[in-house]
Amino acid sequence: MLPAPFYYPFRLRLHDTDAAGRLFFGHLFRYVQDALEAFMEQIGYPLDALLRDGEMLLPLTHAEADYRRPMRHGDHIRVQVSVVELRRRSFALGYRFLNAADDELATARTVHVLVMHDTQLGEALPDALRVALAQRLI
Ligand SMILES: CC(C)(COP(=O)(O)OP(=O)(O)OC[C@H]1O[C@@H](n2cnc3c(N)ncnc32)[C@H](O)[C@@H]1OP(=O)(O)O)[C@@H](O)C(=O)NCCC(=O)NCCSC(=O)c1cc(O)c2ccccc2c1O
Repeated sequence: MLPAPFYYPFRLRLHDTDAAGRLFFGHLFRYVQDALEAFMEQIGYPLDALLRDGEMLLPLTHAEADYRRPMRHGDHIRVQVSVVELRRRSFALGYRFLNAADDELATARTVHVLVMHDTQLGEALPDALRVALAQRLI
């Protein structure tokens, strides 16, 4: 059975809004990173441990976003995170920013490549990580 969709809930902070009272476009990626960290922890790969252990890194090679409805200070938002592409050395995550009525406010996509810390060279994703990601592939 497939796991339930993963959601990262947050409340929009004042310091992430612009002069018009909307989420400033660049700050969407703060929440993307927060959702990514929560997602990786959920699938058994907490980024703090990855970085501390220092064996493999998952740098972003691509990030994009679409802004469909404004988000404002105090809004309760949920970010649905899923794996949208799984390749030999890389994977892509998709993010859907939803309000309480399930309206899609924004979407984002990030691509991550596995790089070994020592050599700074890319390698195939380890089997265990691939399996964990595959369970969240849509
Ligand atoms: C990461 C690189 C060293 C990779 O360069 P390399 O030449 O080894 O790899 P390729 O270019 O051949 O690509 C490998 C693989 O990835 C796919 N790919 C690459 N770029 C893209 C792209 N833009 N879009 C889509 N796909 C891409 C490519 O098709 C290949 O696919 P496979 O089929 O083989 O799987 C090098 O690119 C590099 O150093 N780039 C700079 C990275 C960087 O500085 N990023 C910004 C900051 S990193 C960051 O923010 C960050 C966030 C985190 O959440 C982390 C979490 C944990 C650890 C580190 C994190 C982190 O640093």
